[in-house]
Amino acid sequence: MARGVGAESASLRAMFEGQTQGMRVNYYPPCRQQADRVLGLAAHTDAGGLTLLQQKNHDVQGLQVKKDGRWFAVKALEGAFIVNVGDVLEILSNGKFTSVEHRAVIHPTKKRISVALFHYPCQDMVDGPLPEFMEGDEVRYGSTNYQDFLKQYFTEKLDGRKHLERLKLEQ
Ligand SMILES: O=C(O)CCC(=O)C(=O)O
Ligand SMILES: [Fe+2]
Repeated sequence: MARGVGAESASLRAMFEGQTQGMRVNYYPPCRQQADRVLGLAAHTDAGGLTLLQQKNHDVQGLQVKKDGRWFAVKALEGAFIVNVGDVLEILSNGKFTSVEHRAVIHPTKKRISVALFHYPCQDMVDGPLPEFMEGDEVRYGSTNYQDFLKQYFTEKLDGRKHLERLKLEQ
């Protein structure tokens, strides 16, 4: 990914190599009466590096991503992974990669199960743009201690990209 945007990959790789992965299994029961009035998972971004997402019941639509202010349904292919960029990757890359805002909706009659695998960076990192991604560009994000960033992420209500936008510097 780094090479794809013309950056050296070593520093980015060093942030994630040999680090922890976390798995979350989401179970969304059907909602017979009010499926269009509830959410399975509120709009959010994932905190870490890449997320690999696999959906078990691939015939049930659930995941949506936000683009240009509109929600788009993501079609899950059987056996395929959906790969999402998380907050840490957006910040380290100085915004070259975008942490995707997403949510999950509920089906009126069918249950849905998804499995998300999160790649976390080293725990003592400073979450700020890497020099490799800033050449010829201004610094777009402030740097925070990753532990402080996580604490804030997990204590606040899920609210789209709000916590990430707050870290952006005035341009
Ligand atoms: O169920 C889904 O498709 C989305 C799951 C998700 O976004 C998450 O676990 O962070
Ligand atoms: Fe997510």
